[in-house]
Amino acid sequence: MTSAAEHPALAAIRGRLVVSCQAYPGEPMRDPDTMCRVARAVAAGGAAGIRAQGLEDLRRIRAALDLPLIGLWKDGDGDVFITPTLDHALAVAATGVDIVAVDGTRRPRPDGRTLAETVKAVHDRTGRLVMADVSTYEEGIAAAEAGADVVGTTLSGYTAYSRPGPGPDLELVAGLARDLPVPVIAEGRVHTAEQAAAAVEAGAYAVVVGTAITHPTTITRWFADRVTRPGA
Ligand SMILES: CC(=O)N[C@H](C=O)[C@@H](O)[C@H](O)[C@H](O)COP(=O)(O)O
Repeated sequence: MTSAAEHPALAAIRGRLVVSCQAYPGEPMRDPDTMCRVARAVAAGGAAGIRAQGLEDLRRIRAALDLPLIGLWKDGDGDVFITPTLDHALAVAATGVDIVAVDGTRRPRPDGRTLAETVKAVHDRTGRLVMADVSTYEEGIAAAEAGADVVGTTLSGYTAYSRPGPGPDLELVAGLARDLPVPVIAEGRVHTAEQAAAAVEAGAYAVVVGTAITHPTTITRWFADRVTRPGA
């Protein structure tokens, strides 16, 4: 593990739960004050860190909570939408987050920069850590080589070439945790406490859970689909 593992924001989430607090465009909870309240609510339940999206959400959450904050900015309708450019990353860093999450795949970025150039510029200009959201083992290896401080399995199942599955990609978590010199965060489709525990068992440095804790529309649909009788 590199020295980044000793960074206080990383040390504070080691072996613990980070909760992603996000609402999507057009949804009733897409509102910075609401997301800030959700973040405070999950903090009260024991979240060791928060992951959130959007500059105003990040500013509000930063002001309200002293927990490690992973920030991103989803923008654009291209393939690369998680903090897609360096300018996005710098804006996220300026909100006061501890860790800037960026697309960590090898797909072309809208500003033409490589991941390595992006990571270096964030480090040099802001001193923040960078989390690379990847979808495959090869991308995880490349992201660590590009200088990412943390690698997340966030995009597994969300690129055209990665394996979609109903649950978390624990095989990817285990492979990257075994081979990377940087912390690996299990993120994506962790829907139960058992799966979260299994991710830690697989070697995850920390586990990020979003939908299953903070997205009531999806959670409701899970229940409604099981309860509603055919033809009802
Ligand atoms: C693919 C993508 O855009 N993932 C996003 C990344 O920030 C979020 O929409 C997810 O909610 C987050 O990764 C947590 O995952 P889950 O909600 O499955 O626990």
